[in-house]
Amino acid sequence: MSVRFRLGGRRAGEVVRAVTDVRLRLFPGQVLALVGESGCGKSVLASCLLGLLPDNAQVRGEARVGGREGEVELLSASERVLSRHVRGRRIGLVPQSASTHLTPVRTARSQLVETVRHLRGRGRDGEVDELARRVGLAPQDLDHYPHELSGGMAQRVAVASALVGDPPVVVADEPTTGLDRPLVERTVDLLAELADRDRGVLLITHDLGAARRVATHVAVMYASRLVETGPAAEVFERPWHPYTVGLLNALPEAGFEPIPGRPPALTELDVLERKWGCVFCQRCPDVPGVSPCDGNPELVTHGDRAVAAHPPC
Ligand SMILES: Nc1ncnc2c1ncn2[C@@H]1O[C@H](COP(=O)(O)OP(=O)(O)OP(=O)(O)O)[C@@H](O)[C@H]1O
Ligand code: NI
Repeated sequence: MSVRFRLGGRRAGEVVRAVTDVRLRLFPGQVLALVGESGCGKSVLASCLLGLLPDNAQVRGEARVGGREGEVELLSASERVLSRHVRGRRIGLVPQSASTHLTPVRTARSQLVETVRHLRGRGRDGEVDELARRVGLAPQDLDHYPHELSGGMAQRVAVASALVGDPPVVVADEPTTGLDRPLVERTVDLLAELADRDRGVLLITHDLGAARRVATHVAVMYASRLVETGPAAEVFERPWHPYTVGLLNALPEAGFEPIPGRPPALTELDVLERKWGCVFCQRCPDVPGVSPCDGNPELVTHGDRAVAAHPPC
């Protein structure tokens, strides 16, 4: 799929290329970690799947979600289909900055109870308390209003809310922001448990440590495109793309070595691609064991892995 935004006001005429030719597959039992620097298009991709993009978005491509009741093509689905059959039922979303998605004037409990009612009719007694415990909240935490919850607590309410309908796919957009390490681990372990029960999890995260802990597969995104995908163990062990190498070197245990420079503006990608092919080129370090850039921004498949611009050695 591809997503572009038309800008307005003083920037009228400019186009943001937020997602370009992204091709992904997520199977039951997988935790697919989507990683990449801030602003590369991860959340836009997630919102696009659920039909939650604003009006200035132009979407191209297709996204199919399977299930017992047949397949739904998400990008052409009507709002009615998305709200009745997709959101919460086929795909549970843990939105980024979860606290802004809660209604300020109602307690977390009443919002969860309503989600249960909406998705499943009456629900069982004590079900909401059970959900709270699963995500590491005390049942009485649910009796607070959103402004009384910390960011991390609101985040966990959002995770609980995404679990209500027991959807076959869960998209979790930065579900661990604002949590300390034990809660990060608890949250991602909960996502891994869903995968163990044959759900598919798309985990969007900056936290490569968390991704490493639970991901079965990884997709690395740079400037709106995927640059590398494959089984997590292999990609983390022997990355092929210098950007993946850079992200891994920026981990604390690898010495906090950040990638020099900044990603290009998403309004200029077409110009840069025409000029260079690969838009990572200007930041590309010489990495031993990584092939030189061939300038082709498209992913090329090699077995169950794929890489752009830098074919495996
Ligand atoms: N409605 C919009 N109009 C114009 N540009 C937008 C719109 N929504 C998002 N963008 C742009 O799309 C790009 C991708 O944003 P996105 O939120 O997907 O990044 P991200 O990878 O999720 O970053 P982060 O890790 O910080 O959450 C950004 O450059 C953002 O400014
Ligand atoms: Ni985001």
